[in-house]
Amino acid sequence: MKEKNPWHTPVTIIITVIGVIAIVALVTVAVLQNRPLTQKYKYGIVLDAGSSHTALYIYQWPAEKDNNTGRVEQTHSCKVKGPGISSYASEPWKAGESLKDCIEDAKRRVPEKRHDETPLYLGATAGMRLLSIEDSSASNKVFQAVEQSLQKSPFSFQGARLLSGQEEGAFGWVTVNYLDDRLKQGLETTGALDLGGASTQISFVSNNYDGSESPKNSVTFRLYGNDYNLYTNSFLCYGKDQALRLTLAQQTQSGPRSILDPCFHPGYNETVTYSDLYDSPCVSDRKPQGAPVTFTHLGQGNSSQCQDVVKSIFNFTHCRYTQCSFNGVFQPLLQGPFGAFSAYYFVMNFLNLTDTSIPLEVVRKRLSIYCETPWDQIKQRHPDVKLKYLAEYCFSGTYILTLLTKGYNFTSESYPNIKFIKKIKGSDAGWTLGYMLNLTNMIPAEAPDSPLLPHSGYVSIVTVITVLLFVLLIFSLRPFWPRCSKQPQII
Ligand SMILES: O=P(O)(O)OP(=O)(O)OP(=O)(O)OC[C@H]1O[C@@H](n2cnc3c(O)ncnc32)[C@H](O)[C@@H]1O
Ligand SMILES: [Ca+2]
Repeated sequence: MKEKNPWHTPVTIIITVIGVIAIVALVTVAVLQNRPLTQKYKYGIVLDAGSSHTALYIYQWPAEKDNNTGRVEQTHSCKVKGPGISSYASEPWKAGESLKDCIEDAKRRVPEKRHDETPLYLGATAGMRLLSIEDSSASNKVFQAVEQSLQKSPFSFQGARLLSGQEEGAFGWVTVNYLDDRLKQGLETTGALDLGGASTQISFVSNNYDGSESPKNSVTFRLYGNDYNLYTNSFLCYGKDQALRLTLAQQTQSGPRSILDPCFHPGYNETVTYSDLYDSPCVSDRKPQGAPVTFTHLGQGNSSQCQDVVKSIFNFTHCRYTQCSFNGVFQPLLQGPFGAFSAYYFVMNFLNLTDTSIPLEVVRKRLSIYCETPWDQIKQRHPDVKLKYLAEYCFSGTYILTLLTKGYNFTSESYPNIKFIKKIKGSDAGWTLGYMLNLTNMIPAEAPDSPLLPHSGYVSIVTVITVLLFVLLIFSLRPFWPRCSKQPQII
């Protein structure tokens, strides 16, 4: 006799089918509902109008989450052809024109449908600071010209402005620590050292600095629920181009027809016009009277004398605070690791000296061997390097070591705390990212509430529960399971 299979009752079949459909639906909904949306990005553009050149940076971040740290990244940069905007003081419209190629480039890089919602900022630094000191009407005209040009772009132009030295230093610090993911995690922060063409910035958090001594050097932030009391200072005229002017001014005070410069290679020989050298507010008040039109700039290649000349542009005589760096500027005790970027990196990278585990004495020795190398040999060795840069690496390297050790008081022990860097996780180190994060309110003061579970955790838990429910369902139908009855034996 054929035994009836209990699974084949209409009730069990219906329950099983409904159960399976429900489980499939549950898993599908859980997966689909929580699937990350296909990445859509928002964009922001910042133009860094530096003293030596202008650069455009494009940043992007996932459209659905604006304020999660570490999510904003640089996708592209464009170097504007020609000099910095402050060099167009006598023909301001050219400053506006000069930006057009990079704006065209940005139009191709940012998806067209995002153009009108993409903020575009221009921040100018020390070159324009100097021009505004020298000729404020010319600096206003340059700003007007760049504004007119940028207003014509399809992006949402938010204005062109002069950053204060304090902002420049503080935003550089924000960039470095944001990219290193140190802010959200409340980790010890990294100091920022920026060496530009016309100014240089130092910014760091020090336990023995609460901002009360020299308040003008203090910037306070509340970021992701943590309070930071940042020390920052910008030295106008101590970027590497203006510092070179300071040393040349030092050597030409008597109005000579030639100078033998220890910071340039033996055999180096260039004619310099006095009026060009002294055409900067950093040195203009020291122009020697009755000097000839030009002088011959000859190289000597003497490292220890070069150190002395460079040292002489720093003033260590007065300090009305508990401690100073130089020129009577307060500086608390150095603390923590430091990231040194811009010209710090360009120069030390060229000189193969970015490895700060090399003892400072060895670094000095290598630099002095380099400085003593004849100019002809240097040119032969580096046929592809821009001559202006090539001629100046000996001076620049000496200036960097002097600024760090004599100026900021780094020692042989603390020198290894410095890292010479260009980029962090693909984004350039510099003030621009910090500036944009601040203006778009992308770093919240308080720590954002994070979801209890990440997406993958959520999907895994739903899947596990579903499988358990399924097993439970199967077991609850146990009374209907086929019995293991013995087959009737056929004898
Ligand atoms: O911050 P400010 O002072 O406004 O100046 P900047 O923004 O124009 O200054 P940069 O950091 O772009 O450059 C600093 C200096 O380094 C120079 N520089 C740029 N690239 C270089 C390279 O590859 N080698 C040597 N020097 C370089 C440049 O001409 C400047 O004198
Ligand atoms: Ca700069």
